Amino acid sequence: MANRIIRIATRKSLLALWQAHYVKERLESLHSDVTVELVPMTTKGDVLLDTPLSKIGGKGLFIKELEQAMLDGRADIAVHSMKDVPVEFPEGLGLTVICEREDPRDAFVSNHYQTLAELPAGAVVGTASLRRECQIRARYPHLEVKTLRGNVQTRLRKLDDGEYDAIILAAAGLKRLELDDRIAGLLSPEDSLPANGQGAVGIECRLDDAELLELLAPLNDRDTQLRVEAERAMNHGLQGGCQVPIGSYALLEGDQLWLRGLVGRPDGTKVLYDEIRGPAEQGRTLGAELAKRLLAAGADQILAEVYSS
Ligand SMILES: NCc1[nH]cc(CCC(=O)O)c1CC(=O)O
Repeated sequence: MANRIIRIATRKSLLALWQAHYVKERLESLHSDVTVELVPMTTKGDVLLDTPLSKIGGKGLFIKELEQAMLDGRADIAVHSMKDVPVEFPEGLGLTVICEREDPRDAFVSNHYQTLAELPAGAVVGTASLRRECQIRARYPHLEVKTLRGNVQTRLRKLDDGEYDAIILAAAGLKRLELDDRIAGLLSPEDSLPANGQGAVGIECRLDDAELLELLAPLNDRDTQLRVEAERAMNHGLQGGCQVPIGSYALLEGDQLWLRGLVGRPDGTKVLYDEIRGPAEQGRTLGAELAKRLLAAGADQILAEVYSS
């Protein structure tokens, strides 16, 4: 095919632009006849920066405009952090590629302390994620958790301004922006079970563009895809949006998949955890089964509490 142009709809945050450039470079180095252009856009989520995410309807806010651009033919693909992508897509669009995963862990960032355990009573920890908040409160009830929003740079600035003693960010975002030196320590999955898809980048496009699907296919990383599919299936089974603390994290052990899941109350007074192992190819079934078990163990009650308040 001759000189195909692929346009990437992207948000303008440094992290979103990094991810779009990453896909651009990979596509252009794989296909000498492809030129990739970036179409930077502002989304509702970027504008409503002061409202807690959990109050303004969550994840879709950051991608709706990008999806509209693809549906209108103003762009061909959108590159997303998998953990920010809703489970369902508008008619005609789909997520066909998941690239190799970066470090999926949460990172502890502080100018004065090395670990969460070291923080004194009353110390203020910043995070925008109910999942992180729940796990911190459950383990360290003497700490204060305060909402922290904004892109990665904004969050680091708020830490440096002294509003927080420490903040928790995804290691992947910091590494991609070459801010590794800000990471005081990494939280193990036992300390902070990651969000589904954390650290992985996915590509959404129009499903009727067969030529494009073929060009994108080599960017897919099979292992990451199996893991993230299982993690997303668990979230889907729980029907939880970002108003509920949910963690899900899968690892491959040979041809087996090990999926861990967590659901809790935001205040950390209840945390349910379970895990499941099975054939790696059956991630969706395993995710659905783990969700069912968590619901039966009391996650149904937690979801009911969150959605009735
Ligand atoms: N919700 C924000 C978000 N979405 C993706 C990342 C970066 C890491 C990733 O790709 O998972 C971040 C920042 C963070 O949580 O600290």
